[in-house]
Amino acid sequence: MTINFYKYQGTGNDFVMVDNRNELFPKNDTNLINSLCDRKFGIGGDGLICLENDADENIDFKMVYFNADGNESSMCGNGGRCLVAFAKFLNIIQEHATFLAVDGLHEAKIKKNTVELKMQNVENIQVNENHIFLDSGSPHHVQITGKIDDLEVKRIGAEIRYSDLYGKTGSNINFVEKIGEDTFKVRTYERGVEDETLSCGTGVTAVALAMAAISKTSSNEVQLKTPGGELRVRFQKDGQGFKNVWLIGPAIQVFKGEILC
Ligand SMILES: N[C@H](CCC[C@H](N)C(=O)O)C(=O)O
Repeated sequence: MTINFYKYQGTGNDFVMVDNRNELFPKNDTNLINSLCDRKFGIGGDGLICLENDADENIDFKMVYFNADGNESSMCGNGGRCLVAFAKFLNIIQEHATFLAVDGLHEAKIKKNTVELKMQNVENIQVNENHIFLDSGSPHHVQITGKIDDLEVKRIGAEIRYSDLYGKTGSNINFVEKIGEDTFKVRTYERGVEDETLSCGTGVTAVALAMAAISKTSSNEVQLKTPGGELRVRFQKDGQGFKNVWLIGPAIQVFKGEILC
């Protein structure tokens, strides 16, 4: 079988994109998806995303997201932004999109070379002694650290992700260092990739909201500097939670190809 694909990256979080409107892609083949994401034996990627049609004519397309381990997973913010850019490339949309993902409907806007993605509202933020936990479309542990550049993210992240704290479901693990009034450095260990990724969209969204929740910033738009580049998150406080949450950053097509499998 030959699979045609496009490779996209959003601040270094990279994805194999498949136009699956014909629904021929074997989505249940976990081993195949894992091998397509393999950086030595396959295309390479932090995840694989299928673009599909939705029966509702008010929905431009549907997003089906798989982590690199081949399992379908929760929402991917950077992947959602890349999918919007892919949909524009395919002439499915122009500068505005409404699409359905695993966590519900999302609105997106394309502005020059950035994609602004509206994330779901976040109501429940658990502030603990040494960390904050919230779900910004995917589950995220947020922990403040010093000297973030020296951190062994993969080792320490895996310890927390597989600890009793998160049981079988696990969580993504984010480390954050404040470097300005509305600027933070973020490094993320991603569940389902089981490694540090160069950025994580739902991760920086969770970090931005967590920092606002514990008054580490008074701004309603924060800059997140990740190893893969800079992302912005805009939000509005809404009681104990947040609404009008937007994830903003680049989404780039890197190459296209076909792979025999
Ligand atoms: N690995 C995450 C999903 C992808 C999140 C990340 N790539 C993003 O940009 O939000 C999880 O299983 O919870």
